[in-house]
Amino acid sequence: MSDILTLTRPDDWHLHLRDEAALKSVLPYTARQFARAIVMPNLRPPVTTAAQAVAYRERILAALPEGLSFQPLMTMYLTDNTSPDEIKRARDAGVVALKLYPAGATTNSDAGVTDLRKTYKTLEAMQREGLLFLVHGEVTDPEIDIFDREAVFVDRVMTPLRAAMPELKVVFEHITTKEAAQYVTEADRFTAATITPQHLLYNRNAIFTGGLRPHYYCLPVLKREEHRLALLKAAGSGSPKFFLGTDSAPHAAQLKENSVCGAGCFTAISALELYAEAFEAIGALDKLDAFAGHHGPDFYGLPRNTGTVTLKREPWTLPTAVPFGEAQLKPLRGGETLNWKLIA
Ligand SMILES: NC(=O)N[C@@H](CC(=O)O)C(=O)O
Ligand SMILES: [Zn+2]
Ligand SMILES: [Zn+2]
Repeated sequence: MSDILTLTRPDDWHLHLRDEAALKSVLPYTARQFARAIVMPNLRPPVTTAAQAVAYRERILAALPEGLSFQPLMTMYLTDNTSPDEIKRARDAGVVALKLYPAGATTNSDAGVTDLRKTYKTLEAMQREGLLFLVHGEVTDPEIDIFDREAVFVDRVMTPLRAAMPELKVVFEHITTKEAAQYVTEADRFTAATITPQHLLYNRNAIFTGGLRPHYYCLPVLKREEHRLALLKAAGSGSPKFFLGTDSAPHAAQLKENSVCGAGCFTAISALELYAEAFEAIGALDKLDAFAGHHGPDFYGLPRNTGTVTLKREPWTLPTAVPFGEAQLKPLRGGETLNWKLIA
């Protein structure tokens, strides 16, 4: 068993960077691990126009510490009113994708889409202009049990969407169930999925171990063990349809440890280490390089990065908290020991 793991410099295909002081606090962690990241647009207010995406990209680059190189790949938040003309402006501005937040599904999704059929003209424009469609794949119907919302989304939304827009590149973001993994495995080459480290490492028991653990609460919520095993199998299969997307989603500790806890796990500080642990557990460390560094750019039609990063088998303890603007941020697994360490 090797103690050194050298990977193609990877990218994070699903990331929340927030804005202002919070952005300044979290960006260096990602820039240390990843060359590029798909930056989610769920700010308050959301990034809904090409002009806002360009302005946000400039704020991100201005927040980047000297000596770190990092390229933010910008997305826009799809609303019922996003026009086909805005898609042309987005393409010209270098925006790579639009994001579907079903209204009310997750953090800052109030302005999200109420009925996907209202956006079909815009989705057609995206298909024409070569922009990708990234979906938070959960229905918001309150009748549907929270643990079933992703599986129901596959039938109610994904299947009709794929039939209506067959050549639109769709990324099923942060998949959490065997149903989603199976759907993507069987889909054609226009469909792919990201998988987070927490959904590879934990099942829903983690939220309730010895008490309620808010730092393990994210959306879509952790599922049963059989789903975790299906995700591990998909990630470790070598299939080019599955790639790395941390969904690192920082929330101030006082808002996580609150009567109403915001959804999101902060993993940017140890993302590659967590993925290495998950892949090693199923004997698939040899598949991590392509999952983290090849499948994402290939699907997006972007060049793979040159250069490498190195992980070493060396125990280290994650800090329990790090600064987050004026507040504090508690990483997933804070205070615990990890066996892999990013050294260069
Ligand atoms: N994943 C999460 O639990 N939260 C994300 C939103 C999202 O990706 O759904 C956030 O912005 O905090
Ligand atoms: Zn989401
Ligand atoms: Zn997310």
